[in-house]
Amino acid sequence: MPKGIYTVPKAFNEPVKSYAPGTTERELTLNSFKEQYNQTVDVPLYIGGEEIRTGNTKNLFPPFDHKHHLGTYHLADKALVEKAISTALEARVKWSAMPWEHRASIFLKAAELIAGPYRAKLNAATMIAQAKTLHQAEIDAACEFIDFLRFNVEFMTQIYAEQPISTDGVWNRLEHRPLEGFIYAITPFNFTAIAGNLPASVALMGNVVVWKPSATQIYSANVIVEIFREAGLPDGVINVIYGDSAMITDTLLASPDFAGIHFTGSTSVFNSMWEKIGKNINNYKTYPRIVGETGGKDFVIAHPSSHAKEVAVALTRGSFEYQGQKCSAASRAYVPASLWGDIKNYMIADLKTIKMGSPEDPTNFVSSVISESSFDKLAKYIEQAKLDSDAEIIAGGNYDKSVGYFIEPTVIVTTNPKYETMQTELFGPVLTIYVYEDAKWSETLKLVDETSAYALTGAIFSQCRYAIDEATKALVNAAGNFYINDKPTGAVVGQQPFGGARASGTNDKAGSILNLLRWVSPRTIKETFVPATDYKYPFLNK
Ligand SMILES: NC(=O)c1ccc[n+]([C@@H]2O[C@H](COP(=O)([O-])OP(=O)(O)OC[C@H]3O[C@@H](n4cnc5c(N)ncnc54)[C@H](O)[C@@H]3O)[C@@H](O)[C@H]2O)c1
Ligand SMILES: N[C@@H](CCC=O)C(=O)O
Repeated sequence: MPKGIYTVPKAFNEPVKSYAPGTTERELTLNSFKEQYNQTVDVPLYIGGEEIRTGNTKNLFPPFDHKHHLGTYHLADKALVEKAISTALEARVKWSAMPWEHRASIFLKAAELIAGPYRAKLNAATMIAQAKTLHQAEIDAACEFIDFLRFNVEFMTQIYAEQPISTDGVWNRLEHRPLEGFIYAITPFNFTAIAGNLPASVALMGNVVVWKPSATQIYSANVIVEIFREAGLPDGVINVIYGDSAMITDTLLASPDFAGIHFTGSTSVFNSMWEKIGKNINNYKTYPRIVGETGGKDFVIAHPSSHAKEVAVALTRGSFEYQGQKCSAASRAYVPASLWGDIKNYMIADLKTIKMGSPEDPTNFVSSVISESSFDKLAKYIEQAKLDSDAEIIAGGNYDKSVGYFIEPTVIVTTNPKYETMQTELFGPVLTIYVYEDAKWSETLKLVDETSAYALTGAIFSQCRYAIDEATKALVNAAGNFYINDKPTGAVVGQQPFGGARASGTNDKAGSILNLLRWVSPRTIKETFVPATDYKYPFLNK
């Protein structure tokens, strides 16, 4: 039994290491890359304390070198998905009753393991599985993941501290219970931090989880599992399954004990799951929490007063870091005619210096996209742009999948502000730019707001305060993360809570108190110290 009202360690953002030549972190990570690259893994399902190898396997390979064999992973059938549910529910009995400080300790320990002994391994696994460069792996798999774990603990205690007032011989209390049932965490390929945070945040709040990572992130997900186990997470709290997404989802959503979904991924997949949940609604014991952070068509708009160099650098970094595969990546831009010449020249000059290749070579700024299907889709849009009279490719436009799924950072300029690639999420290194007449600034803001169904991130560049104010108001619903004079990527946990609305998700802001509130069900307890002994109101006796 707890014997204190504990204060947790103050959360702080994990400093980003430099990885400059000669640094220890660079040497450790590149050594770990080599070591892992030259071994093979055989990734099991984790259900309870069991590592299950079904023999029904698929191969793992790095997307930048798809002929290289990294090992295999095992696929669950329906019976194993059902076993994951029953195992989670069994674990729930003890886990939901575990004092919060022990749950906090487990995830704080996981944060320290990632910050220290597992940093190089997790970063290198992320470089291998998801084709991230050293810097991109560090800001994701190490720093953002550590931040999620540390800040979640602090936010949890803020939730628990939130209590109602008590008066007149009464003590009112609010108990933040875990949800009754299990939570389905379903995670995307592009951030190791998101993959780890989605199951961890709900488990921290006392819930049990069935987690299905993306097939293209399994290699680094397996290191996350290793870390959670090393941190002392009890068996059955987070059960990990791989296999046919539709079958797994249908099986989990059909369970009467399904209590919520913690999803990050594309809008279409989220919508299909929401429909299924709706159809099953009468079967559930409790109304499930539906939390999903989804796609984006993120914008940069430059005002004529902005500095061309700053806009150009924000576009290059915002659009092409991690091959444009951040949900926050700038993929449509609106630049004034008066600045276009300079912005174009700066961008083309910078793009000429960008090197593409294996993430093992630290001089490469970009690597491959995640998969053949993504490559083929992007190549199709690029080819279409080459044919369309209202589009022109001014940089990049080449691609090659003979070794890895490499697509050059590509810039399309269009004369049609509603051109297909101004509206549709491509999720790759393709930026489309529309050049507007300077006098049409206000009309262009309206275009930005109306062109896409999404509302995730957006940025305005301007030296004019009136223009900043006008854009902030005109685009109030166009982005859940709005940047002034900065690129639209790179949100930091605890600093810029992340998430968008419209078709970009439920905007529950991952890594914030708002998100954690979705994973508890409050119970109000009123205790009366001296109960009434007479049914009559006092005046009835007068
Ligand atoms: N808003 C955010 O915070 C955020 C963050 C990261 C990624 N994203 C979005 O995620 C997408 C890219 O990630 P992705 O390619 O991994 O997304 P995805 O939707 O293809 O996959 C996400 C998860 O859903 C699973 N899945 C795929 N098809 C399914 C189906 N039919 N039924 C059930 N599950 C299915 C995948 O296996 C994976 O685990 C982009 O749209 C991006 O914008 C959003
Ligand atoms: N939070 C990240 C994006 C996560 C989605 O892919 C950013 O702000 O760049």
